[in-house]
Amino acid sequence: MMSVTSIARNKVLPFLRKSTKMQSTASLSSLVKLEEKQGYAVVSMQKTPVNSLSLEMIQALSQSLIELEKNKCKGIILTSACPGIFSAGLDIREMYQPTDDRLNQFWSSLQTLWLQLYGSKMATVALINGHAPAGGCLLAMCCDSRIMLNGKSKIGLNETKLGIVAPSWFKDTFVNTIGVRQSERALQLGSLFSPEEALKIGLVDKLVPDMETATAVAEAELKEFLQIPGMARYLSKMKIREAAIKDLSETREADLNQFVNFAKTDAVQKGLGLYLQSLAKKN
Ligand SMILES: CC/C=C\C/C=C\CCC/C=C/CC(=O)SCCNC(=O)CCNC(=O)[C@H](O)C(C)(C)COP(=O)(O)OP(=O)(O)OC[C@H]1O[C@@H](n2cnc3c(N)ncnc32)[C@H](O)[C@@H]1OP(=O)(O)O
Repeated sequence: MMSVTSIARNKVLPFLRKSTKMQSTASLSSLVKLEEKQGYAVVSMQKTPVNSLSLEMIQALSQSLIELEKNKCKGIILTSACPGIFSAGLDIREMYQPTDDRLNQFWSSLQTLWLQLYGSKMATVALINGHAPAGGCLLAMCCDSRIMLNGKSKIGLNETKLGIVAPSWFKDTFVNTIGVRQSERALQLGSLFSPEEALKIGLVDKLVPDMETATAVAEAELKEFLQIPGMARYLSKMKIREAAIKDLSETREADLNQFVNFAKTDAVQKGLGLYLQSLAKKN
């Protein structure tokens, strides 16, 4: 098996682990690109046009983290290869008129990805090079540090604008990042923040003016984290995150049932249908 450190610089890593529920190697590797750098990896989401988090995309990200951790990778920069978009969040089509089996797999895979990334032993930096609504914001918040490209992009948990509710573990991640009061307000309003606003409330840590600077700043940020003794850094991170992680780990089944039942209600289905129409009308 190839290791992250043994492959040629910038070469795309294949996905090697097999699982009955997982998608094929070829389809997964087309969604996420892994590039080896010196002592860390760049994980680029490349599901055009907007990196929506479909079941396959979520599994591809999960698989990437499994491979990287197995290969003793110490840190990652999570970013996007789609111009202007970090991730549009959960693929709304997964929740609209779904089959029960697919909806179950979808949510369960998302729970797994969150547990992996939020609790990762690796140092993780999100390079948010575009819009990051809802699930896109969640992915970024799972990282240890967030660098955002300044400009017109927006970031936040906008679920209520779609008539849906961010689950408890989204809320916990938000509260751990920006605090209770800001979260309470922003969750209700479904606020999407400009990069300047996001910096002000601590949703992102640094702004960069262009991609060239962004890459350099993200690398420097990751190196700062990696200079700290790994176990001390990881256990300190867990002091903040372990309660939320324990909570979801112990209530996965109930959370899944709650999601499935909620998603299938007429009101939610109607709202999602209208939202999809409004996205399609734009074009
Ligand atoms: C009690 C509670 C218990 C349980 C909870 C239960 C359930 C709730 C939990 C659900 C949690 C959800 C979290 C989410 O992530 S929901 C998704 C939220 N995402 C959004 O609102 C983003 C929507 N998209 C946009 O705003 C724009 O697309 C964006 C700004 C990202 C990019 O704009 P741009 O102009 O560049 O592109 P568009 O032309 O809009 O889009 C291009 C095509 O992509 C399609 N698209 C966009 N976003 C999504 C998406 N999230 N899912 C699926 N498809 C998406 C869009 O329709 C266009 O398609 P085509 O028209 O080209 O076919």
